[in-house]
Amino acid sequence: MIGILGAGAFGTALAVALTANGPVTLWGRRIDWTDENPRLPGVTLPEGLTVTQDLDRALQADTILLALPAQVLGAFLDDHAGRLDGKCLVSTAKGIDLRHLTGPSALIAQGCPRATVAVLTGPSFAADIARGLPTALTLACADPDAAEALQQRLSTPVLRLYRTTDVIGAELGGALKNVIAIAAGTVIGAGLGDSARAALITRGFAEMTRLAGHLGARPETLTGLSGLGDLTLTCTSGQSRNFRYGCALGSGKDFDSATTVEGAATARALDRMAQRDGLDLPIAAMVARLAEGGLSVEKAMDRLLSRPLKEE
Ligand SMILES: NC(=O)C1=CN([C@@H]2O[C@H](COP(=O)(O)OP(=O)(O)OC[C@H]3O[C@@H](n4cnc5c(N)ncnc54)[C@H](O)[C@@H]3O)[C@@H](O)[C@H]2O)C=CC1
Ligand SMILES: O=C(CO)COP(=O)(O)O
Repeated sequence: MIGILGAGAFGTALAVALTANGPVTLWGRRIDWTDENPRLPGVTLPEGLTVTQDLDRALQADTILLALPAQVLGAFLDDHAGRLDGKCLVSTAKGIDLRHLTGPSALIAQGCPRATVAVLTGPSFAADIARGLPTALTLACADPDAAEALQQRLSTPVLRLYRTTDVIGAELGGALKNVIAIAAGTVIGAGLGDSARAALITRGFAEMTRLAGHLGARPETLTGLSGLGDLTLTCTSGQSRNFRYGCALGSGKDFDSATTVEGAATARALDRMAQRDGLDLPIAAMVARLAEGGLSVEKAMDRLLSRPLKEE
């Protein structure tokens, strides 16, 4: 059995897809729906999928997917790490924890030192996975044997997993692309055009690669599904919440604050990390200021455009 913790859009979508391989138990802290999760409208839950508020029931599984937002994961582990330790724990969170300035894998390893830690990430909208559309993801685990076993266990004919042992690189790609997607959305929302967005994505990718290299990631991981693949998807699709949030910032429109937008907190975490380590991350700094409301879009763009001309 597979247990999935977090009955939001992504946890539910993975539960629907993985039921094709065997029984799945999906845990949510508040399940106030029956046939259809409002975060994933139009998706019928298959037989073989158990949805529960009983955490013990989901923890009967030896493989647990943690489908919680990055800023929620730390507090969840504070409360439940003891019950998770020793299991195979796969995080799907795409963000950097603001409290510890680390990605989900380090948070889990710290709370659950005997667990096998893995990361599932890459270009994939929950709605696409739930509808059974073809999707390719990265499964990262430092233990190559565990990576291979998980790859087999979590792949389906339409959900193809590629494996890597570069956990840091894979999780950084997923976290950082959300920040760049907010910036790309801001550019589009402000009416600056597709050429400006392409420039932003390219310079954003350079920023991602610089930071990931500094933190020990392999360069080829950043050009894979979890990096460039997810960056491309998120910066170009109106399905992305990060991109839509950026569009709202750029156009001055309201945005529903209950929507999960991982890139906003992650930009602040990156800004702190840049100050700590003396790094130059201008796009993350700009997104952090924009999200805090401390900078107008005009000023943000002026700042980016007035940076010194240099070699690419
Ligand atoms: N939605 C998508 O298309 C994709 C999402 N992801 C990632 O998956 C992670 C989860 O995202 P979504 O499921 O989309 O978010 P969501 O906003 O749909 O769901 C988040 C869930 O977390 C639950 N939650 C919040 N605080 C909690 C707490 N303290 N304890 C227990 N549960 C709590 C909420 O009740 C909600 O069910 C994020 O890091 C996201 O970046 C990754 C790939 C695709
Ligand atoms: O990570 C995602 C696609 O790979 C989902 O992106 P959003 O969180 O921006 O909706």
